[in-house]
Amino acid sequence: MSERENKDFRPAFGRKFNVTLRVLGNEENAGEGLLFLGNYMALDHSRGAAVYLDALKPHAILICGKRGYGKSYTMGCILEELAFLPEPIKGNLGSLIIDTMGIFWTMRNPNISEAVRLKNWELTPSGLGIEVFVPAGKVDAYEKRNIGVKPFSISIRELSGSQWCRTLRIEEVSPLGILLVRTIESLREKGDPYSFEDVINEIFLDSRSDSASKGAAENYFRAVKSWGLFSKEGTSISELITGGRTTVLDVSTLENENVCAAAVSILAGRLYEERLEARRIYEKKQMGEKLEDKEFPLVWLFIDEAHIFLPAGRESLASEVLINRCLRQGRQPGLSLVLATQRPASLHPDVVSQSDLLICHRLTSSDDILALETSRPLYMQENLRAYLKKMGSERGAALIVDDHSESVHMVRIRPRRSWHGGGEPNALGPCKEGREETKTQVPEQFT
Ligand SMILES: Nc1ncnc2c1ncn2[C@@H]1O[C@H](COP(=O)(O)OP(=O)(O)OP(=O)(O)O)[C@@H](O)[C@H]1O
Repeated sequence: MSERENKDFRPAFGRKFNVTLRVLGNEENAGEGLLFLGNYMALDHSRGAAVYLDALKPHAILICGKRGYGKSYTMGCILEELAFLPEPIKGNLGSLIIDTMGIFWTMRNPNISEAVRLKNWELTPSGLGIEVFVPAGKVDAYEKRNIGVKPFSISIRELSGSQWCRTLRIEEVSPLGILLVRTIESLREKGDPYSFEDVINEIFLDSRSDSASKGAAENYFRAVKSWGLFSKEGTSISELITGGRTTVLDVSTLENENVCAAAVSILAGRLYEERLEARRIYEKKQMGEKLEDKEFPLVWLFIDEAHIFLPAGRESLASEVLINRCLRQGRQPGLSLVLATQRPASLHPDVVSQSDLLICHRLTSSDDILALETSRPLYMQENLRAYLKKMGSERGAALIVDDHSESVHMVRIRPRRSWHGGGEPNALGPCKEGREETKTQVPEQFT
């Protein structure tokens, strides 16, 4: 954490300028590329100085907390701050959120429901110019609801025979599994893209399988086609990620968790490879080579409900890529990962130990607290339970453990500038201005 005079930056609150600038995540940050997270929260819950997160370097951030205490809200704040960064820093960064709940498209709209609170924080409601992608087969359903979206698909050839078996929960050594692996591997060997029709034709050309297996394989691939997620060519990664842009990939229509995990695995793997290549180009340019190649931006990949993709005690289709490439090696190519979960106990333990920043909202389950405490850094002077008790039950309050400065901070996350789509619906009907404020249970004197 770097501490400098805060004169030139956003006031912490109530126009106090004479406090120090706090940047979590990068000791050397001299005051550029700052994401405004909120304010320090003192033990009496009064407001302290502004807290910033560094956006110049890649980070692995874990956001956790029990249901309804601010995980997706905080994710949204970080996405907003990345989108509001000044050029040229913003142009070098591309954000992508894997939206499992279908709640982030609302960020296009300004958060007028919390306008009063925002004013108290000297902020204004503001929507973001986001792009929302949905599985290609579901575009019409969104358009009917007047939600502007773009089609997204993955090329069928991205998945190996064995990955198809795992996605479809088929035993690889069963007659059906053997047929699938043989079919897909034979198509992949040819090297060209192939369609669903090509897969089905290839299945029926197989001379070593019985007709029942062939019929079952055909049915499976017809079902896959109906998900609308796979196509012959697939969406190019540069269409999805561009410097200076926030992209939402809404996968909430995919009912099968394995399919979501397969999609995340392919995307994360491609992002990692693109960044490795961009890093090579960057190094060559640094060494004086004149290259025309456009650099792929530094990526911030956000994943909500991370326990689906990185479960504890078993491997999902995305575990290997997310842990070994993004979490362990993502720093070098410039791939940041922001993961959120309700259940740290259900999350792969490497996520806690490999994250350089932990943002912990209210947690009450012993299992979850224990899961975090097991990887508790030695510099925490008290146990996590004691810190969480001090933090209390305020929504949006968070404990931030920063591995860079080896410090722990109690923070009140700032209100959202863009519309938050993840709150609970209210039986009284759609939100009117002011209701959100009462729901957050923030004592009046601190709003
Ligand atoms: N920083 C904050 N300031 C004010 N209110 C907040 C803040 N964070 C969260 N809230 C309130 O809490 C509600 C729930 O937050 P959020 O939707 O982020 O929950 P969540 O932890 O993601 O829950 P779930 O696990 O069910 O998805 C929000 O709708 C908002 O009203």
